[in-house]
Amino acid sequence: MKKITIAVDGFSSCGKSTMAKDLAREIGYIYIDSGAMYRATTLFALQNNIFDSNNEIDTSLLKELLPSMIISFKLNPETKTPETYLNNQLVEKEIRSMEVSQRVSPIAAIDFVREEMVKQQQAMGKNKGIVMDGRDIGTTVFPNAELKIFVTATPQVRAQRRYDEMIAKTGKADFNEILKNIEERDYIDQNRKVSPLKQADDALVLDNSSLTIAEQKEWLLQQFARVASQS
Ligand SMILES: Nc1ncnc2c1ncn2[C@@H]1O[C@H](COP(=O)(O)OP(=O)(O)OP(=O)(O)O)[C@@H](O)[C@H]1O
Ligand SMILES: Nc1ccn([C@@H]2O[C@H](COP(=O)(O)O)[C@@H](O)[C@H]2O)c(=O)n1
Repeated sequence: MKKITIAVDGFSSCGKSTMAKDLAREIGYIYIDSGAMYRATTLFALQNNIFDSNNEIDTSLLKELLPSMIISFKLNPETKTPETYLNNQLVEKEIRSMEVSQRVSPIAAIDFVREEMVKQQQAMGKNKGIVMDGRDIGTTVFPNAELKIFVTATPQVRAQRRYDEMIAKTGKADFNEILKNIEERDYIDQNRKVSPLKQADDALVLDNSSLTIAEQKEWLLQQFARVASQS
């Protein structure tokens, strides 16, 4: 069967990477979490004092330093999932912190940052056989993807899922802080000038507010089987 390109876009914390990762593992495709690249860029900006005390971004300094930033993914042999490296350091945990989550969307709104990320993402997908999740994959990165999914769920459901995850991982989380962060990121992502988050005209919409992880996985596998058999 010919390999295809699969774009999974949607709102923050709605389960995009869970679905995309599960599908890629099942069908033997590469999985790329494009959000991890914007998160790693934000961590790089924090490490290089690019935010001032008011969280204003020194864009000239970021532009100057960007060529020294290398983001890569390596497969964890135990979990069989890709992990994010920033300049050869494993940063998977650091990029998921609240400190990064609260600063990532303004970084992702910068034109030269997006230009560089999109270039790298397109290179990763040039041979197809890839599932990539993010905000602009079906609209900008792979506008010709054979299968495009746009995932959504209510903000309360999304915040509850993230809250449950953080409680399970660290034993502490603040539901209201998580909900506020999700709503703020959605707003910035939908209203930025460059490649705003929006549904591609040819995307299939999935509201997974009341679906289980197993149900959404099954739905996505069915969509893949249908599209791949026609390609
Ligand atoms: N259908 C579902 N029902 C319950 N929990 C879910 C479902 N789908 C995903 N989750 C859980 O919700 C949380 C967020 O999922 P995930 O990280 O996949 O979202 P995302 O859209 O990729 O988020 P982000 O935008 O931050 O990258 C995770 O804890 C995941 O296990
Ligand atoms: N294609 C993308 C992916 C992500 N972003 C921005 O990064 C933030 C973090 O992404 P997560 O998927 O880990 O939530 C997200 O809020 C966006 O601001 C993007 O712009 N484009």
